[in-house]
Amino acid sequence: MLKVKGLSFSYGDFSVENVCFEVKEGEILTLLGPNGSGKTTILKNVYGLLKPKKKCVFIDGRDFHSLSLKERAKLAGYVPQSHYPPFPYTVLDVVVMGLASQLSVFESPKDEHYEKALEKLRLLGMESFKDRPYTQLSGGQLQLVLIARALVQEPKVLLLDEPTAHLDFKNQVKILGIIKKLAREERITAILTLHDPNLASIYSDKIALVKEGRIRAVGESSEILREEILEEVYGVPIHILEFNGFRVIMPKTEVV
Ligand SMILES: Nc1ncnc2c1ncn2[C@@H]1O[C@H](COP(=O)(O)OP(=O)(O)OP(=O)(O)O)[C@@H](O)[C@H]1O
Repeated sequence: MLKVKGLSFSYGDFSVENVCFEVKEGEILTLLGPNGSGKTTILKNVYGLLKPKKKCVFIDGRDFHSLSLKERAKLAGYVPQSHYPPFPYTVLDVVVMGLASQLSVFESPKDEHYEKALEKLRLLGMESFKDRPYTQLSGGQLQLVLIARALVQEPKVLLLDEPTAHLDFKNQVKILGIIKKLAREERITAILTLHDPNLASIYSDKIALVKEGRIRAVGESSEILREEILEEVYGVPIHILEFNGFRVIMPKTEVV
């Protein structure tokens, strides 16, 4: 469904080299790796917020970056790490803004656009917040609204940059559960970045381990989450236990 073939990009000091991976419809792939390893840079290149050195992102065989803005917005939605608008728009208006690429310059959103936005807020359990100023939401609520804003165009692919950042455990589980549900029930393909290997183990179909701008390993979670690979990527000794078919990743520590 989505193929990344040889993605390379450079900021000057830091570069991402020859990133390759493939995600099928309805699958979740997680980019996992240390701080500064290049996860966000890869995600932004996939979406086209940064420009890779050559054509490298294909959705259903089509060169994604050569499509019009409108076509791209229909195919893929991007959820940034955080987003703070300068003006206290209502939650509903923020979600409707996700449809901007489908409206012409002077066109105002119509009832059907608001209805679509409400439907997405409902899906994420956020309908009762529709009239609240967006600036008065908690981190978890904000994340849900950003997901609704990306979903309003009904994209086939959702790219989420650290969707669990700043969230408590309950909200981390809630957000990842919703992403899993969208993948299973709506057949949305999701690529996300995470920091917690345990959450990645529970919620991902595939994992790409990123180190120093390169993919160190990519594949089914069970193949990738191995002690020797994680120790090499994170540089800390690691124990892996099996529990109910999942891998539980723990640091080996002499402190406790
Ligand atoms: N706009 C920029 N200009 C120059 N260098 C940048 C820019 N944005 C990020 N970098 C550098 O690129 C490298 C990779 O950053 P990136 O944000 O992709 O990493 P990450 O794996 O997502 O990190 P984290 O887990 O800490 O969010 C870092 O060394 C960072 O300093």
